[in-house]
Amino acid sequence: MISVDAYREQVAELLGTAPATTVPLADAAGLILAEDVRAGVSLPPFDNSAMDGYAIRAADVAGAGRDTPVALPVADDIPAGRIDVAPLAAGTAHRIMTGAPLPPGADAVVMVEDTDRGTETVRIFAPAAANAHIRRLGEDVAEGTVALRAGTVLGHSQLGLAAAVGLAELRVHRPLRVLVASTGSELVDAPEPLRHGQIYESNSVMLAAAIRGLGCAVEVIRSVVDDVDEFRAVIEPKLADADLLVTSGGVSAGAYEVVKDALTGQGVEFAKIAMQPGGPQGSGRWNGVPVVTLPGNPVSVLVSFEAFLRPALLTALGHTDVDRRRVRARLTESMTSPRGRRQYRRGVYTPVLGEVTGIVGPRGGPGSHLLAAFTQANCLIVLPEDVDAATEGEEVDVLLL
Ligand SMILES: Nc1nc2c(c(=O)[nH]1)N[C@H]1C(S)=C(S)[C@@H](COP(=O)(O)OP(=O)(O)OC[C@H]3O[C@@H](n4cnc5c(N)ncnc54)[C@H](O)[C@@H]3O)O[C@H]1N2
Ligand code: MOO
Repeated sequence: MISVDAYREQVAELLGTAPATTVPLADAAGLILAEDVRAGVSLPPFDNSAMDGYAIRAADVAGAGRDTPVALPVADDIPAGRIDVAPLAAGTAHRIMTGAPLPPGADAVVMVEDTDRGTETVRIFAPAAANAHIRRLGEDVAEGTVALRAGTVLGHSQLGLAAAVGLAELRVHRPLRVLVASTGSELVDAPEPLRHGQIYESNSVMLAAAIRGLGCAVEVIRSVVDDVDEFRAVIEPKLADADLLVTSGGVSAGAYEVVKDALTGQGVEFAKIAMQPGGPQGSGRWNGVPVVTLPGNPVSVLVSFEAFLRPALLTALGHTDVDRRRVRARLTESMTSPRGRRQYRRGVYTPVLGEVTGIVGPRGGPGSHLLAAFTQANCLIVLPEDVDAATEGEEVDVLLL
């Protein structure tokens, strides 16, 4: 048996890191920056007003008050966007709007609320501290410095900053194209009616949603029957356009293990991983394309996704933080675990106010067919390989989903 940690490493190495590509900002949301971004301009790019008001010299309004207004001639009017700003002469004011360039010679802005709003002459009712309501060149970002680091997840604020420093495109890790295929002759796609012995296909729906959720493009092939020739005929032609093939089902010890039968000797190795659920696994390359074959039980699929696929895909997409948040929590009921395997049980974690730990209890049993319980869980309880029981009140590791 291969350890969970060794297999996780193996799958991550198989996927590697996606190459860089250039995309317009509009297509970059959720992708990962492949290179540092240096600011081509400072932010703000020039000294400007933070308020609608009047650009003045602070010394000219030093004695201003409600009952002792200072009157200044309004020598110019500066809306935002004006590019030909004349200097401010001593003893004058320029009417100025928020975001408009500060005239040379001005060292403060008086808010319009502290004036009589005059357009020929303005009466100012309050003094101004030097630098009042002025946003200085470069106080947010200095030209030539790194505005965004490689590895940054491009959310809306990061894309806003890229736009603000004048970029139209970014170098990102190329989103991966993942081919998801589910196998099993018992599988039926809704709304076909079920006959006894058949079940509705659900793994490809889960995998597609989970993988898309990481920022990959997914193509799904649903319900491939348990026939090696059919499996090859349906999937092989699609490999050329995929960075990864993920299958479910057909990998354990029975007589009709279509994935195992089709891919053994083709570059894919099948092994048992020391975990429960998700024990039977396969991975390797088929026609040079990375392949990860998951067992068919739905909860095994979800746990395998958490244990191997999610971290490997996130790494491949360029993320540096690929782990779920791990916390310690006290068990609300006793649990058993198969010795020699790491058990991942679905659980409900509740933080306890004022404590670094919280409490956690299992939701549903260990069976890998119990999908409904997974939907009610918010965490996985991890019982390590050297443990066969954990008692109520004991602290355990919890992965928050
Ligand atoms: N003799 C042994 N039998 C089994 C072993 C073993 O070690 N020795 N391992 C068990 C474990 S653990 C698992 S997990 C499963 C894995 O089997 P397969 O990967 O071959 O999966 P299937 O047999 O095709 O399916 C298992 C189960 O899941 C259902 N299934 C499959 N695909 C889907 C789908 N797309 N949507 C919904 N449900 C699906 C399928 O009907 C089966 O009930 O093997 C154990 N057996
Ligand atoms: O290892 Mo299997 O994935 O328990 O049902």
